[in-house]
Amino acid sequence: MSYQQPFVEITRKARIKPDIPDEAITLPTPPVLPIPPQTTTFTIIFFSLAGMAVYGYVFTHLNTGQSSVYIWPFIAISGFMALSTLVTFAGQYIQVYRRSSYLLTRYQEQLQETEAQLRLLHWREGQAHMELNPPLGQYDFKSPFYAQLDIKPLLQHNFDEYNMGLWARKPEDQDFLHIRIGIERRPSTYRVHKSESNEIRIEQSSRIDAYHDYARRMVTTYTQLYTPLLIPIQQQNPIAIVGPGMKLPAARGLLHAMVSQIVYHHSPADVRIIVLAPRSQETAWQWATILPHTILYDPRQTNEQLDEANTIHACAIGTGAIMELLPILSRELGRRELLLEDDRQTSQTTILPQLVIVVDEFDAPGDLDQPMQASIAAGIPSSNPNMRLSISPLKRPEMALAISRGAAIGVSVLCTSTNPTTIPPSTRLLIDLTEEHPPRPIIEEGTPLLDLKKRKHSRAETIPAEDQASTPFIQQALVRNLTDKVQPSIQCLQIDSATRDDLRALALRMQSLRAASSKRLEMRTQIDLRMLFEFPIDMANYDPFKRWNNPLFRTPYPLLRIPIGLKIGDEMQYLDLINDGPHGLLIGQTGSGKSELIQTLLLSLTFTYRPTEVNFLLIDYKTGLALAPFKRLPHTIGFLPNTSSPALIQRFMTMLQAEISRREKLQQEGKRPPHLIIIIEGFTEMAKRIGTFIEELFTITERGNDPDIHLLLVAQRPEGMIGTRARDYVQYRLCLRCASPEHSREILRRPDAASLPASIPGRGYLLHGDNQLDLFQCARVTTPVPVTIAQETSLDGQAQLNALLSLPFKGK
Ligand SMILES: Nc1ncnc2c1ncn2[C@@H]1O[C@H](COP(=O)(O)OP(=O)(O)OP(=O)(O)O)[C@@H](O)[C@H]1O
Repeated sequence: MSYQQPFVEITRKARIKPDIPDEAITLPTPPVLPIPPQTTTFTIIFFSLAGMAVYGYVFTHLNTGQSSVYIWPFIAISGFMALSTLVTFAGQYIQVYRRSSYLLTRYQEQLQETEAQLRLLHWREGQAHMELNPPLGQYDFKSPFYAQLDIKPLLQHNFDEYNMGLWARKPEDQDFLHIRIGIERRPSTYRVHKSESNEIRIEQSSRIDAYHDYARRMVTTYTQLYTPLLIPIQQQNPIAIVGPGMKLPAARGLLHAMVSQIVYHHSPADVRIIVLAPRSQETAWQWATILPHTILYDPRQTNEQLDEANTIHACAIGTGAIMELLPILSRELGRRELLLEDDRQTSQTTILPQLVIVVDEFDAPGDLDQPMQASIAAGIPSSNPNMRLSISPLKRPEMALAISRGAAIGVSVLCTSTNPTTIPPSTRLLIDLTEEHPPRPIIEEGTPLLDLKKRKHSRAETIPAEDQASTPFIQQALVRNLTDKVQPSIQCLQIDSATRDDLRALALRMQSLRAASSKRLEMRTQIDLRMLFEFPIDMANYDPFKRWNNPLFRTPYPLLRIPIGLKIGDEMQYLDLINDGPHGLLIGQTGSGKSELIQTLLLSLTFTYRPTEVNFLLIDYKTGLALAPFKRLPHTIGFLPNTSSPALIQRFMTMLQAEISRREKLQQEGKRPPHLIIIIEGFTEMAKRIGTFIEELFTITERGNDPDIHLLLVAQRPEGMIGTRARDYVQYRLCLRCASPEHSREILRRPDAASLPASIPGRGYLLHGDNQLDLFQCARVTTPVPVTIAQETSLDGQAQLNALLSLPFKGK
C-alpha cells in the first residue's frame, strides 16, 4: 500500500524583491594644490653670493690698506640678502608643503569614503542578485564569486506556503523563465561619475598620481560585479548545451541545475516540464519523475480534477516511453498553434502553461533503437516501425513545431549534445563548454584598494598561487547567440551544476506541493471545436477507431460526458448527458448560436463515440440547414426537416414510436441499444401546431423507462405555458442570449441570460447538477481554419464542417 502525502496548496503571493541600488556616485574632486616657491629665489641667492665674491676680490686686489674697511658692509649686505631670501624660501616651502599635505590627506579621506560607499553598493547589488537567484545547494562560499555575500541556497528555504520566493515568478514578471546557468561578471546598475576636474587634475599634477590611480582602480573595480548569469529560455528557443567528450557530464549537470531553478521559481500552473532522456540516464533523471511540474499537462482537465486525478508524469526515459509520449506532445503542440490563432484575434499573447521540453543526449550505445533495416539485418525481431526511436527525439517530426515555433506557442526546448553539429539547426542560444577559457582577473572582494597606512596599493587583481591550488575546478562556458551575430558572446565564469542528492532532496520537498488554482480570468470569444480535442487531425488519413478506442479520450470521462466549450480561465465546459440529464432544454434568441452549439454537440459525440454507442434522431421545424450535414453520419438514424405541418409532425411521432419499440425489443433480447439523442429544433412551434405534441412526445419517450433516451428541446424562447411542462421534464438547461429577462428567468430562475452580449454569439449558461450555473463560450465547428504550418489551406466555416463530416466515420 503506498502512502500518499496530503497536498500542500501554494498560493500566488505578492513578490518581495531585494532592492537593487540604482544611485549615481560622483568621485571627489581632486584638490588644487598650492604652487611651490619659485626657483627665482635661488637666482637671487646665487647673485647675492656672487656679488659678495666679486666685491671681496676687487677690494682685496685693487685697493690699498684702508679701503678694505668698506668691503665688509657690502659683504654683510649681500650675505644678509642671501640669507633672508633663503629663509623666505624655506618659509614658503613649508607652508606649501603643509597645505598640500592637508589637501591630499583630505582628498585621500574623501576617496576612502567614496570607496566605502561603493563597496557597500557593490555588496548590496551582488547580494540582491544572488538572493534573487541563489544556487541550488552546496556552493563554494570561499570562491571570490560569493565572497562576503550572505547566501541561502534554494534547498535551505522552506518548501511551504510561507516561503515568499517559492513559485514566485509570474508570467507578467520580467524575470519569468530567466534561468540562472552560472556566474558572469558585468557592470553594476549604480553609476560612478567622474567630475571633469578629475581628469584635468589627473593629467596635470604628478604629485597626486597615486591618488588618481587609486580613483581609477576604484571605478573599474566597483562598477563590475559577479552576478548569476540568467538566460531567457522563453525567447531563446531552442537552447543547446554542448559539452564534447569528458565535458558531457558537466553539460548534463548544467541541464539539471537549470531544471531545478525552473521548478523552484515557477509554479506548475505556469510552467510544465517534459523530459525525454535515454535509458542510460535513468538514475540521473529519476528525481524529475515526482515533480509537480512534470505531471502530464492535460488541457481537458477541469479545475477540480487538476493534478489530483492525473498523476502521469511526462518524464519519458528510454525509447519506448518516449515513443508513447511523442504523439501526445505533438497533439498539444498542434493545439497550441490553434490557440495562438485565437489569441491573435483576442490580442492575448501568452499561452500557458509554458512547456519546457528537456532532451538529454543519446550518446551511449543502445540509447537509440536500431534503424529498421539494421535490426532486420541483425536478426532482431521486427516490432512496429512507428514505435522505434532510431534518431534523437530532437529530429523527430513530432518535435518540429516545438523547435521551429516554440517561442510563439509557449514552448522552450533545452538539450544537451556532444557535438555542435548535431544540435537543432534553428538553435538560438548555444552554451558552449568546448573551450577552456583563461581565468578572468579576480578581485578580492572586501580588500581596500589603497592601504593608507602602508601607502601602497593592495594586490587586488589575481588569486594568489596558494589559493589557486585550493580553488575547485571551475567549468567555464561561452554563451553565444547563434541568430544574432552582432550580439557579443557572454563568458560564464563558472557554470552551475547539481548533485544527485540535492536534486533528490528538491524533488522530495516539491512532490506534495500543488499550485492553488490560478488560471487566466478571461473568457475566449472564438473557440474552434478542434481546440477541445487533441489535434491536429490528420484529415487525409483519419481513422475514427483510433479515437473511439483511445482510453485517453474515454477513461477520464464518464460515458456521454462531452466537451462543448470553455469556461472562464480556459476551463473545459462539459455537458454530461447522463449525470446532468438525461433530458435538456436549449433556449436562445435568433442569432445567439443555437445551431452552432448543436453542431458542436453532435460532432463532439461523433468524435468520441461509435455509432454502436450513440445514435442521433434529428428533427427541425424549419429547413434543417444546420442539421442536414449530419444526416451522412453513421450515427444518424433519422433526419426530418420542415416538420411544420401536423402531418409531418405526426410522421415524426410514428417514427419515434417505431424506434422506441425496436429498442424495447432489443432490450427484451438482452441487448443494450445505443444511446439515442433526439434533438428537436423548434419544438415550441411544433407544440403550437399540435396542442398535444409535448404530452405525446413525453409519453413516448417515457415508455419502458429507457434511461438511454436523451431529448434536447431547442427553441428561441420558452413560450410560458409550453415551457412549464417541458421545464419540469428536463434536467439540464442551456441558455444562450435571451430576448428578455423574463425568458431568462423562466429557464435559469435569474435574468442573467438577457444581459449576455449580443456581439458574442455562442456565450451562454448551463444550469445543471445541483443548481450549478456555469457561464461558458461554446466552441464552433464552422470557424474558418487558421493557416498553420501543418495546414497551408484555409477553409471557410461551411467547408470545414463538410470536411469534418466527410471524415471516414465507419458504419455507412
Ligand atoms: N460559439 C460561437 N462562437 C462564435 N460565433 C458564433 C458562435 N455561435 C454562433 N456564432 C455566430 O453567430 C451566427 C449565428 O449563429 P447560429 O446560426 O448558430 O444562431 P441561431 O441561434 O441558431 O440562430 P437562428 O435561431 O436564427 O437559427 C453564426 O453564423 C456565427 O457567425
